[in-house]
Amino acid sequence: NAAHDVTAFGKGVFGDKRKFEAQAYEGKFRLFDATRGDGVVTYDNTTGTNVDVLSINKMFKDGAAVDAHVNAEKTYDYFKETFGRDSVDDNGQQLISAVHVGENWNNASWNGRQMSYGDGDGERFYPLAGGLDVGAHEMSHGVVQHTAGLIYRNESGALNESYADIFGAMVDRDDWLIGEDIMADGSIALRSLEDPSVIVDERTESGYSPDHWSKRYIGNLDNGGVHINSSINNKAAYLVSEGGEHYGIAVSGVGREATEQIYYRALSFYLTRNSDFSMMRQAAIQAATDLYGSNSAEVQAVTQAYNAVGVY
Ligand SMILES: Cc1cccc(C(=O)O)c1OC(=O)C1CC1
Ligand SMILES: [Zn+2]
Repeated sequence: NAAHDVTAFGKGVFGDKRKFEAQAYEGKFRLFDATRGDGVVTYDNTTGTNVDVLSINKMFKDGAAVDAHVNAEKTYDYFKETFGRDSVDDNGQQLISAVHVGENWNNASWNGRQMSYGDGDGERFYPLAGGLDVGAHEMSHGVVQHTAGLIYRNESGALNESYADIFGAMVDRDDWLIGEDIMADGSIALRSLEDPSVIVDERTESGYSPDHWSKRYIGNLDNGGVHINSSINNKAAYLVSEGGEHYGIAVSGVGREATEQIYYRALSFYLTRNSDFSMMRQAAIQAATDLYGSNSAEVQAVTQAYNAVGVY
């Protein structure tokens, strides 16, 4: 008997009820959502199967798998509804997620083909699939790969990371924090777009996340600081959306809707593999000009935001 689509249920990592699309298949249920693109599929890396052997009557028991699946569905929907983009490649590419990767792995990743989530060690992270912004961050690496293809090193790599954080914050839309749901060590988040300097990234000797180009990390850690200097562009994007005063420069924000359109257009039309922060500034100004006109509040916000973080 062929598989058929069902709406299924389950509890996430933190016990919250989730609803999602799955399939009934040979008397069992599998995490395959055939309603989005060429499919959204989530599997348990320890068993290699997307069949939740414990699932009975469409109830799934694996919290990390449930959350990873829902994260992918929500992020697919975000790119489709906000930009008309059909998955990471704009051609319906299947969204594959693996959970329970590694042993208490304190990581999540996009490896060019799929998302992978560790369970965390319970000291630094809880299971990373539990964060919607985590899944959105990982899938956004796939979108970056299929658009500008920003090389994952130094400034282009920091932009790659920043785009993953910006879209992560736009999908998980109730704040400007990244990873706030999965921190086990008491910190408020892994990164903050609103005020990067409140989060210390232990990967750096600098001991803080820079919020101005003059404070950028220069060194070999973290592929030349891709998770560190991303905060400079993150702060700029936050200022474009929410506004504020930063190092004495005032920015009038234009809101999340205009901001996401400006950054998506800059990424998909203007940025390329080696783009640096200065080219990011120019690409965002050009995208805002295309969308809203050269004398628009949006162009003004972008210009002032990059002035405020010292990128010219
Ligand atoms: C936790 C982690 C470690 C190393 C790389 C990444 C990475 O995906 O760049 C990573 O995941 C994140 O940053 C997501 C947003 C929380
Ligand atoms: Zn990343």
